[in-house]
Amino acid sequence: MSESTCFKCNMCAFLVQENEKLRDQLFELSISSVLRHEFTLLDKETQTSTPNPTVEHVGVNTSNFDDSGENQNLVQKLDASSNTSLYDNYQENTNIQTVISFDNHDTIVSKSNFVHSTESETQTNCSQMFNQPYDKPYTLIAGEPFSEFNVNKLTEATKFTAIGQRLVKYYGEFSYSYGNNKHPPCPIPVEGYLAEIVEKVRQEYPFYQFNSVLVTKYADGHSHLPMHSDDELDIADNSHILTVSLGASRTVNFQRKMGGDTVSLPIKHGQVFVMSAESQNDYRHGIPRDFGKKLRVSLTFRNINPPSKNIDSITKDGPAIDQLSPSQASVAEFLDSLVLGYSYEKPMRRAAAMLAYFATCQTLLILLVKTETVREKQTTFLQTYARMAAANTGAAKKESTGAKLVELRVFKEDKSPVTRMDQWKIQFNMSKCILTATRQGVDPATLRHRGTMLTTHHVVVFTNDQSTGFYKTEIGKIDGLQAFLPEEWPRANSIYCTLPGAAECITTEIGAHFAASTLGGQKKSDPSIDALDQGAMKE
Ligand SMILES: O=C(O)CCC(=O)C(=O)O
Ligand SMILES: [Fe+2]
Repeated sequence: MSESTCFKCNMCAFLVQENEKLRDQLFELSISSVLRHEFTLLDKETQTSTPNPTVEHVGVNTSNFDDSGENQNLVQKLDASSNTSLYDNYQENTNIQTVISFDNHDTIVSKSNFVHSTESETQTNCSQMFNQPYDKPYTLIAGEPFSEFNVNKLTEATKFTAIGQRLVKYYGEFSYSYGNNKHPPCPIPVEGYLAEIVEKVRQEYPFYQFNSVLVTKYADGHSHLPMHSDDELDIADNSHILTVSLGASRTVNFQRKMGGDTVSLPIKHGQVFVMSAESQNDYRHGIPRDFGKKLRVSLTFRNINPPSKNIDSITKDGPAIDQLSPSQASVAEFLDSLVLGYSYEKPMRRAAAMLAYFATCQTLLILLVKTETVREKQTTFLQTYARMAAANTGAAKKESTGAKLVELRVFKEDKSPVTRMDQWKIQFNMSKCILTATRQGVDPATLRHRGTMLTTHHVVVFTNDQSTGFYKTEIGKIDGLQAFLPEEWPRANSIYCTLPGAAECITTEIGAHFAASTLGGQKKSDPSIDALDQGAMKE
């Protein structure tokens, strides 16, 4: 077997781009059927093509690539006669790549964008390929790569629904909601005109991950789209939103949420622009009215999260807390998957979600995010919490029900930047307030924050190996609470701090929420969350 070659090599690039369908199929294919497949290899340097190169073997590489693209260890050669699927024997999330060896040349046909991969890898790849820095509102792709498509032909074949001043049709593996609109899942067509466009997106941008396309019809210049951000929790973190524009040229306006000039992008027939999901935290975009304009259609491709991915794997009774372990990766991972969506990049959502958890779960879930994956948005956070505090005070005045308000202290009232640690302090402080109040005999049902009930009785803390003693100290300040850090707890990695004696109660409670799928389930439908977000949008 020859040395494994870099995925960037010409042959690999060719295989990835031109044999796209095959690449996808490789997941499903058994090893023997891979070997039966016909390949053509093209060496782009010499422009020589080799039809039906001998496939020497199919292998799976479980190693990581280093920066130079060289993989460090050897490919595991698989039994060519095997009828099992290539990845049957590998755990999900293992970094694996399919390797096919042709005539002394190992070609890696699957790379991070279509194999289970780390998020950051995909993010880097995609951003690099689109040349989309995180702090820029958009990237316009060169040329008019989709000019061959006809806007009339597409609209004729599409059944739209009116939303505001425009018409939309959503196709996607999972549902996608924004504002008051919920689009149920609808398979992306595999035949017909739209399918041709989708296929071209796959071919042009093989590294790009998407599982939905929203077709928006702007019948004329009256039809417009108000300024907004595609910052829904449904959209996968670190993903990209790719827009293909067909028909009349229009202007896309981008504006920084924190203020600043509007940047206008004139977008023409056949052109493509890309926005990172991350940029949605900083920017809004919209299509203003443009009288006299004729029909335009945009196709926005997104990577939409599956709904509560692991819900089925959670036992209905709820696992006993002391049965959780990292290797089981069940409950802890499930909670992670819920809460990671409210990373520091989505401060409003996160703040709102915290409140939603108080309200709906009666369980405060504190997720200690990996510090290297979050970026601080100090100013936004400051505003978020200031707004929450203001709302809190306002609610206290207006509240006519006689409900007693527990003060939610906001740190940094001197307007100095809020640090990540401060965020946790705020959270711990909130839980402390609630616990203290309930212990003093305050009826939990009367604890409110802006109309949201704060009936928290339990604290569950999930940590990861980035966690420090800080959390323990802070938890320790909450009377009657115990905390364990990874090194002190035989189960490492997944740590729970509970009110003494309350573990059972927590387990039951979490279990009930799992069973009813209500854990975090209210995060989008709670009007108070939308109100919080609206408040953020107006500034
Ligand atoms: O029509 C466009 O170019 C933009 C569409 C858009 O922003 C959206 O669907 O969220
Ligand atoms: Fe948008």
